[in-house]
Amino acid sequence: MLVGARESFHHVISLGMVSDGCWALGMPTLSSKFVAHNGFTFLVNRKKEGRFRVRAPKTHMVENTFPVQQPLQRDTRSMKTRETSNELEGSQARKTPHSLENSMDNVRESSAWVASRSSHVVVDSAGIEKVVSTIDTIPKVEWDFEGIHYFDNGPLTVQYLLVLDALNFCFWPDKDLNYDHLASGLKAALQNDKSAFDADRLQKYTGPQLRELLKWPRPLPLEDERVRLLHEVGIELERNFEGKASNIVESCGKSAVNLVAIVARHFPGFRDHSVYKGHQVFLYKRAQIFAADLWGAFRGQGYGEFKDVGSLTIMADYIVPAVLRQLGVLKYSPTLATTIEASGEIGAGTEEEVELRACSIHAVEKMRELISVKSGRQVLSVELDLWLWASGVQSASLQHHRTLSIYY
Ligand SMILES: Nc1nc2c(c(CN[C@H]3C=C[C@H](O)[C@@H]3O)cn2[C@@H]2O[C@H](COP(=O)(O)O)[C@@H](O)[C@H]2O)c(=O)[nH]1
Repeated sequence: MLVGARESFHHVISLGMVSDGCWALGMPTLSSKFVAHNGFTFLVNRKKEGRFRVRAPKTHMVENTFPVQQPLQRDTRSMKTRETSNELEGSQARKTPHSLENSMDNVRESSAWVASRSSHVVVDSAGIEKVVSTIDTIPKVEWDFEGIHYFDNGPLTVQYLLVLDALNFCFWPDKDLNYDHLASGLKAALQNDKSAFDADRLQKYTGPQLRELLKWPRPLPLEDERVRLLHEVGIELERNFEGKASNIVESCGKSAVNLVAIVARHFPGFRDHSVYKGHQVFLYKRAQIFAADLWGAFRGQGYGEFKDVGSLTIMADYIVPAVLRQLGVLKYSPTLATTIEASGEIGAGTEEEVELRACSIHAVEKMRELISVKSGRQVLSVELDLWLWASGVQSASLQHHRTLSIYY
């Protein structure tokens, strides 16, 4: 049973009872407990007189939002209890390359771990063989093939992409809404008013104002969450990055791996983790897509130059698993297939949901390996991702899984 809470995955502020030999920091006490109040989850530890407000999206199980990494790093800073996610402030935070863990190794390893134990979703090696042998060359899809993104080759584009990817999740509950509305709506808003995404403005948007910005006539899906995440971006940009998303990128040393880790460290809303069979699984869809979008938009130059872009995995959303299934790369259990085909909802953090996402990541890593073995060509997962995603959104018959989630 897991009852841990972490404000930052580098800084454990409190941790509860953990099984399977997971290391616990500060003794888990029987007096620690989660209390739901007002849509937030509080970890209350009477013995330490700590009362930590934990931001938990209303739509997520606590375990899904505050997983525990195994093994936890002992870090003296983690002994401090803080309400906020960051230890370092201002330029100190930016200049510090930190001992950032390899966020992408975590994604690959934990996805493989899930795939080796999954029961609802299976990665089919024969299906991978077939796809790799039938597709001569993976079609190269142009980033912004839709022509919907803002681009001015400068820092404002970085600001735009961070805001875009902070909101890049869960469009399906409104059958008329999709990603294109978000990308083009934010683009038009920025063209109209260059200060629309200034850090102080981001902290103040309300739901109706966000709708108005996007010219969307009714409440957005998970609108409160979207507003909360916008505020979080504005607050943290102002506090640690002089209000500029471009400073985040400048602090990552041209490493996409570092960028993902920095974004996840500073912005809790990007911390896309889950717990599966007692094991922490890292997916980082929106943090990774921020890096991939920079790389695509700036064509690997300037703010988009990452020496390790090959470390990124695919972005585990709700389109790519469905495409992989159509291709015969993923197989679903009859129960899962029936739920998806009946448009039934799948809970965030359930085994089914984690398997869908982690098996997709693992399957594409396997495809990539096989392409390399068969043809000697090194294909990037971000390229495979864009190809799969673009073909998915153009397929009218695609049935995807439905999970209310802020992560994708
Ligand atoms: N794996 C992956 N997932 C992606 C994207 C993108 C857009 N990437 C842009 C970057 C350059 C291109 O030109 C694209 O425009 C959105 N999504 C996800 O899709 C879902 C929305 O679907 P629908 O409801 O049908 O609009 C939702 O989960 C959203 O988060 C991607 O690239 N890869």
